[in-house]
Amino acid sequence: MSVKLKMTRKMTKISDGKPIVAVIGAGSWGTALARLLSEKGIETRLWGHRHDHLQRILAHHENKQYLPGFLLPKNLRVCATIKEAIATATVICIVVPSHVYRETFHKILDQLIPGNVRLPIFVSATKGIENESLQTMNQVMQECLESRQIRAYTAILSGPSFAREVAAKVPTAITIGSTDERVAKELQELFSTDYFRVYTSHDVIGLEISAALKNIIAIAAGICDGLAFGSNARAALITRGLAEMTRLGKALGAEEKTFYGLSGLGDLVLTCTGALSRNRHVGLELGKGKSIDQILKNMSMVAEGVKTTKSVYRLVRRLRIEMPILEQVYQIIYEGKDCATAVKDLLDRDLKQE
Ligand SMILES: NC(=O)C1=CN([C@@H]2O[C@H](COP(=O)(O)OP(=O)(O)OC[C@H]3O[C@@H](n4cnc5c(N)ncnc54)[C@H](O)[C@@H]3O)[C@@H](O)[C@H]2O)C=CC1
Ligand SMILES: O=C(CO)COP(=O)(O)O
Repeated sequence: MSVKLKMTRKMTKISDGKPIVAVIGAGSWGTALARLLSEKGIETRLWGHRHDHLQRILAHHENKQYLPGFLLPKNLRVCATIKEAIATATVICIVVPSHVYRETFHKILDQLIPGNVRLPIFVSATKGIENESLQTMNQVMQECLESRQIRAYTAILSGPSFAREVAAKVPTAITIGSTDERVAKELQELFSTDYFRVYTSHDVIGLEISAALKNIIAIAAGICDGLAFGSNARAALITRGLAEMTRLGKALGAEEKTFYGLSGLGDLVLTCTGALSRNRHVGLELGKGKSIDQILKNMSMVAEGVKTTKSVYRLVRRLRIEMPILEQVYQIIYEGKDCATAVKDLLDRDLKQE
């Protein structure tokens, strides 16, 4: 049951008191972020949707399914309910796959206490575009908040950051985006460590569109590698992929420079070349001739680019934007097109100016 709340946002300053963070989503990224925060000494709770999975995390002090090999600090509280996780939280970081984001966010809002003096800041670390609404996660949050007449700050975290590498504490740079500069700065402080460098940005839509679209180009790059095309093809895909990402981003109100930043070029290079990318893995297997159903059946982790391809295909039709790589990835995944034919069709297009 949803509670109708009429709350005006009090000017929360998370640095006023001790921050308390609820991480909603116990996959690889949620677990890595919760581990980073709790190791920093910040009171952190981690919620996941499967009880048996949480029980195993508690028993082993490790998320063996999604982040194996990294012990979790004793001060990280693993919570069985969203209610327990978000109680008194000053920041709620949502890290569930995009197709369950809206329902999860509603569950969080259901648990907010009416008249709460302090509303938490909601941070999305999810990369994707919803199939039904074609909205980004920040847009989903805004719509859900508005439907309940709640005014709260939202932010998004995006950039080249494989969970395993963050857990291994190798140098990583990432961006926190919020239209409110003060919120961005407070979250920058909250997440930064000596190996995790956080930049700020006000271009929330640019960060979200680049983060979602790089997953599609990573699938394309994987296909190229699966077809054993080599370095020339990969470099061309990354460059022309960035051009497509920027074209759609600008049409949706994003700033061009965001696409040359960490969330754009940075994450694009990471996922198009990194062996840890699940989206690239999907492409690799497609390129080797496996069907999308076979590939997804063998994966327990999420490859957001698969669903986002469908959303972007519909967006592009609606906005009449040219995105040839996206079109081919869509046809391969959703229409069963052969990868080699898709590459041929890409190369056979009219010649044009760069
Ligand atoms: N893994 C990574 O390196 C990074 C992931 N991301 C993004 O973070 C988001 C989450 O991905 P990962 O943590 O990698 O996931 P994952 O693939 O490691 O695990 C999937 C997670 O989704 C949860 N889940 C599935 N159905 C659910 C439901 N109905 N309700 C609630 N939770 C549900 C699973 O329990 C599990 O925690 C994605 O949008 C991804 O693109 C962003 C940056 C880095
Ligand atoms: O977004 C990511 C790293 O920044 C993770 O990419 P994959 O989802 O392709 O593994």
